[in-house]
Amino acid sequence: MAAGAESAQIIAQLRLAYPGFTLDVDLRLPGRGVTALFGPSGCGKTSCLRAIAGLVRAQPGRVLVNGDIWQDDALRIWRATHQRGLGYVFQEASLFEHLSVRGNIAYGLRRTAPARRRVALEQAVELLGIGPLMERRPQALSGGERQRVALARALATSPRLLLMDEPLAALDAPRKAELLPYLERLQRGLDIPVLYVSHALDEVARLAGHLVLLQAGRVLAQGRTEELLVRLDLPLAHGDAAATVIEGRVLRHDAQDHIATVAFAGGQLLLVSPAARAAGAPIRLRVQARDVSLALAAARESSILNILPATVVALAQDSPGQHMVALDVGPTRLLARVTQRSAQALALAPGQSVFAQIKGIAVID
Ligand SMILES: Nc1ncnc2c1ncn2[C@@H]1O[C@H](COP(=O)(O)OP(=O)(O)OP(=O)(O)O)[C@@H](O)[C@H]1O
Repeated sequence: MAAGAESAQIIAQLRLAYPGFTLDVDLRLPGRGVTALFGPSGCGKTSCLRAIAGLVRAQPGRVLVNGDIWQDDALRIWRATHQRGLGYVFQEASLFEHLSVRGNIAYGLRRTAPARRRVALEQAVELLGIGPLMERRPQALSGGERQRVALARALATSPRLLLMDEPLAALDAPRKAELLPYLERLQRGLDIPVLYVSHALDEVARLAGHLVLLQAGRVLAQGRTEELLVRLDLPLAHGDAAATVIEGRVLRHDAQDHIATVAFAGGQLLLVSPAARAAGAPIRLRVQARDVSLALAAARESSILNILPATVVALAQDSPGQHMVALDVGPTRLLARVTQRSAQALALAPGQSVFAQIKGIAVID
């Protein structure tokens, strides 16, 4: 591959051998946006981050971040962690307890030479909404607030790459919900690539444009999140959490009954939206497979707002008694989970025309 193409990518060719476990991956990731490393416990997600950070040495290994060589055994290049210009945020925020929030963030800033600073203190504080917390000590912060401060401190070092290892895992559901919008803002507001380790599919679908699926130290698949989520040959498209992400634009918002009409590549969707939405605004939606049912004729009198003509692409066994069906709604792939009995009663088969009845749609952002 040409050096030019490699200069806008994150490349991590890593081999690590522990007793009973070998990590062997060749990652080619976009040089911007959020990439999630996803997979079951023990599949090697944290080991990848640690090898990219230089906390452990992959042998052999090659790590390139947007043209910077962090490790290249063939060229005998090895940069120590502190020379890599990376930010690392863990499950539990490790803040300096004797310093105020301001002191913690200023510490990150001081570690960065002025010429290399790409993130101003004010910008990190603003993006993470921690202005009101600046004079507090870490002991006086909630778990979610601590994580926001840890993130701001990492950002203040203007990293070339931000590594996040399950940053939401130690938080309860309300705190998680509180922090997620900040992570989304970071993704949009800063040009720092992020590698994000998670085993929560809903988080990944929400935050990551790109996805690496790991299994037992190997890459099972890597690619655009939307595409991987709907591949029936991958575990992501099975089980309760299976879902489709749809990108669209708001066409109009009906203030009377709080319904937004969204145009997407396969047609239009209606969704309840208490907040007014500006026409033309981009919107990302998540449709869970369990919220999509199928019919051979369009129900005329139904409480379901979204009934779309679709074509069955493929079927696969899901859990016992359940089938996962991949559908095309125009160029948009959708998943529907139906019982095996229904699949047989409707004689579902690839190529068949059906109507997808969508019972629930969540707005991602
Ligand atoms: N320093 C080490 N020495 C020996 N084995 C290790 C070491 N670090 C990790 N391992 C093993 O490597 C495997 C992968 O661990 P890793 O922490 O990368 O997985 P993970 O996908 O991040 O898991 P989790 O989601 O549970 O955090 C595990 O079997 C683990 O026990």
